[in-house]
Amino acid sequence: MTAEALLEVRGLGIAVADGRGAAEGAGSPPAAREAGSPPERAHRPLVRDLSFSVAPGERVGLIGESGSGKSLSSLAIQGLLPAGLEASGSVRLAGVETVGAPDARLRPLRGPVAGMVFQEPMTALDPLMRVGRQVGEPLRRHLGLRGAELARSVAEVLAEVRLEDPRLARAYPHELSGGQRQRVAIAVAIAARPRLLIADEPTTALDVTVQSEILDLLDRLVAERGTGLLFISHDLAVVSRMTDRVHVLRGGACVEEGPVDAILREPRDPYTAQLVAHARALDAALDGDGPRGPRGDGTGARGSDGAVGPLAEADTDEGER
Ligand SMILES: Nc1ncnc2c1ncn2[C@@H]1O[C@H](COP(=O)(O)OP(=O)(O)OP(=O)(O)O)[C@@H](O)[C@H]1O
Repeated sequence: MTAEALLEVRGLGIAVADGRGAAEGAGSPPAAREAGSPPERAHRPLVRDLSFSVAPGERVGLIGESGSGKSLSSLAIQGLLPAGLEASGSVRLAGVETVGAPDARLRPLRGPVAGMVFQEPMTALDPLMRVGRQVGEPLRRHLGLRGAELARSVAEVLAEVRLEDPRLARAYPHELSGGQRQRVAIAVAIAARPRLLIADEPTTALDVTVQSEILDLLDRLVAERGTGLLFISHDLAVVSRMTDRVHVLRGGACVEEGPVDAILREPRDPYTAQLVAHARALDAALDGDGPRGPRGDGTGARGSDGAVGPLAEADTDEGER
């Protein structure tokens, strides 16, 4: 796309590297792989010819059913594919080609250029490290902060994710609620002020009230900071609440893409039409009498005019435990 794209993905392919079993994945013991899938399955491409871009401050969604290649695509962008998988095509992150790049070239990008929030916060957090130290790590490594300045910045970042209680910085992840843990993971992801935030199903593991709070938080953070957002979900209503453009993935390929409003109004691909119909049915079931959802403001978090109301908006005053 344009020269100023923060993220430019062109013809991204992901496949199992030669000689490896697809179904077992990189973590399987060699014996399991040898006894595993037939060779034709081993060479099955997992993602094919995926192209999209994210401009600074833009919000782009990847949506698709389980196994459609969303997570692998988000990992490939940062050169984080599991061993045994190979990317092809081109991914330029802030102008740096990440496909085939050595880790030493990619490491400086993770934090200041791209921050990542995963579905399960424990994936990102170290269970043996206090919260404050984990949030401080990117500040120390990428921004060079130390001592009192570092402590102050940790408190500021925690406050940005609405974890103001100073005791939280001294807590270990297992002492927090699921929602608090996801807030910490978001704090770690945004600490080095990335220009792009990649959120992979960031609310799927949370109960519906906490989901809504986390979406509001992400929405506010990227709006305030002008951060680009790549938001990944199987849930069209959530993606439509958070993004401007969507790419619909199925079986590792993009079947449709466009502005979220247009896709909701007039899906062209039968699979997208199915997703939209499903989201509408759920929305109607959850929100029988209002046109847009229980918030009653018709906006979701962003004041968009999309046709499908957000599903996860059961706002309550209840805080997280
Ligand atoms: N390490 C691996 N080795 C081989 N195949 C893999 C590996 N990781 C994922 N796959 C396969 O690649 C495909 C895409 O997986 P991916 O995790 O990207 O899907 P997804 O759309 O993110 O699904 P979900 O919403 O369930 O997370 C799936 O068929 C999956 O089984």
